[in-house]
Amino acid sequence: MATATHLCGIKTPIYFSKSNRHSQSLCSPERLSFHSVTELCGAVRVPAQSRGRGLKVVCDVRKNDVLVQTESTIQGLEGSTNKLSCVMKFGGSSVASADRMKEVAELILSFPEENPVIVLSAMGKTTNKLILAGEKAASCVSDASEIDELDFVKELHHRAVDELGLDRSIITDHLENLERLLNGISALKELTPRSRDYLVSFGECMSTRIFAAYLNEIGVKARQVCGFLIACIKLRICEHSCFIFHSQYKDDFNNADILEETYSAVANRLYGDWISDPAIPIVTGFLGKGLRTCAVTTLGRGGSDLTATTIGKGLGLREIQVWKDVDGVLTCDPNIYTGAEPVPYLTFDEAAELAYFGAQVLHPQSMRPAREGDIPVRVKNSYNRNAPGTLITKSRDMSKAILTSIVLKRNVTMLDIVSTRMLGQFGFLAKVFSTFEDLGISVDVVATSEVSISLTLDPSKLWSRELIQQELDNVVEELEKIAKVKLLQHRSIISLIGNVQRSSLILEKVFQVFRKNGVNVQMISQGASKVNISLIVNDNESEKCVRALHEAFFESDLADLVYENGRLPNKC
Ligand SMILES: Nc1ncnc2c1ncn2[C@@H]1O[C@H](COP(=O)(O)OP(=O)(O)O)[C@@H](O)[C@H]1O
Ligand SMILES: N[C@@H](CC(=O)OP(=O)(O)O)C(=O)O
Repeated sequence: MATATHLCGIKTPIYFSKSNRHSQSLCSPERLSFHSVTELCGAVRVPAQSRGRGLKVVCDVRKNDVLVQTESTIQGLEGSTNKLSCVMKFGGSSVASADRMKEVAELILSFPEENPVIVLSAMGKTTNKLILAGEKAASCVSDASEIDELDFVKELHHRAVDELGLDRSIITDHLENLERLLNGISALKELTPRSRDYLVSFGECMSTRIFAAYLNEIGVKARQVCGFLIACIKLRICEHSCFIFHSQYKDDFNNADILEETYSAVANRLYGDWISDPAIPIVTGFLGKGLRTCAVTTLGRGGSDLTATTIGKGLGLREIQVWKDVDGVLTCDPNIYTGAEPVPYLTFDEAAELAYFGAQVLHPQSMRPAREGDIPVRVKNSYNRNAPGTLITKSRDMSKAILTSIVLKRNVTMLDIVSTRMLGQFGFLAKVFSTFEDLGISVDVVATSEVSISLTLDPSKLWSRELIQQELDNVVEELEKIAKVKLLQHRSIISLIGNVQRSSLILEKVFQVFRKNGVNVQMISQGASKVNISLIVNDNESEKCVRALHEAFFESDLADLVYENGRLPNKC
């Protein structure tokens, strides 16, 4: 019998139906019999209701994995007018309480023409509390019942369930398993990245269950969907309602990436469920399944944005909406300057740069699927739904654009590396960068001269991993074999997101502002990105700089030039 392994190398889906009995070639789309496919792929599991219908098989060449779609699913994907239309992601602040959940339900229902996929984060600050609970369990308590954060999480979820008029039993198993897990961590006195991911997954599992139950309670048919498989089995959630967000090849816990095959898995599951039994899917954000370990992984803090854009691309939806607690992407972090204003339009490149360089409002990787699928992303405020928000698209008219937003990334480490000329310049740069590659540390901003290089190190590979002193010592020790190295800590990157074509105007203003405030720029990088100029200053000067820059660019005579005016149409 041939197994799925023999299907490796197939680039296109194979089609097969009950009537066509045998496969001829496996190199192009083929019509095969159901019998042939079960013969070909011993492991393939075909949903009972699909037997006798046309099926589409997608082979995952790396994993010996086979996905099956019914032909009606495919027709649903391609033709139905009643198909899933957009994805709406609601962050923790949008679903922080029962009242918030009621408002979100009302908001969703205010778009009766949409058939949305809903992605939810954990309620409020649940993820932070779970991480703290895990750290306490691993360090200082002998029993989970002593952990205040566990009480907080229980109380928050019980209160929400009670106030929504639901039965507490919908989360009883989860809370019991959570306590058991914390006791396990406490017994081992160890919180590994893997167990940390499993621990935080309880947040999204519970918020989605509660919200789906509430929608059903008010007569809106909804289905909770887990973004991972293994934890669903552990949590005894019906396997039928699960699909897989595969994480990176390496199973990077706390920091997973989306594998290509995720998109078809998402489409397969969500459309399959929708066609066989239409109900609003309520999907756990943030969670994935490790490819090698099959364990629960997370997509990095704020990863529900990435879940939403992945679903958007997987299903080829019309629009991706991310609902937050601010009126869109703002001209700077409102926690630094309360006068920050919404930015009406952004390109994917601008949004990606802004997110990567520290704007908490979007997950750093979240623009990738949207850009690849060319699906507009709208950032909206669930507390102020009439605000137009920010529309992020592939391109926009940049002719009048100067500066769009100012972003701050604090606590950055900078290295000044001067060659001791033991290596020629080619060898020198190569050696410097291979050192970082070997140590798994990514570099953010770079400036070079003939014999020296200044660069900043990303404090976390994405967001989660702090660069610890020992890692920094290793970097310096390695580089000192070929160079003199100066390690400068407590620096900040101020990123000016906008139209780099107008750099002379931008930089003229920036240096005026800095001179007036007595701030010296320690490093500058411009040109590599067409939408970002990065400046390095001391941490303790950085917030003052952002405020002064904001005033100069967005609140002075220049503001008329900077604002590309033209507001968004007030439509969701
Ligand atoms: N440039 C920015 N624009 C908008 N919000 C920002 C910006 N920089 C930082 N923020 C912060 O990001 C928060 C929204 O992101 P996040 O907390 O991840 O939302 P959610 O949890 O709702 O998905 C805002 O409350 C705001 O404090
Ligand atoms: N709950 C996760 C994932 C997430 O996306 O959250 P939010 O949408 O609230 O930023 C976190 O706190 O990181």
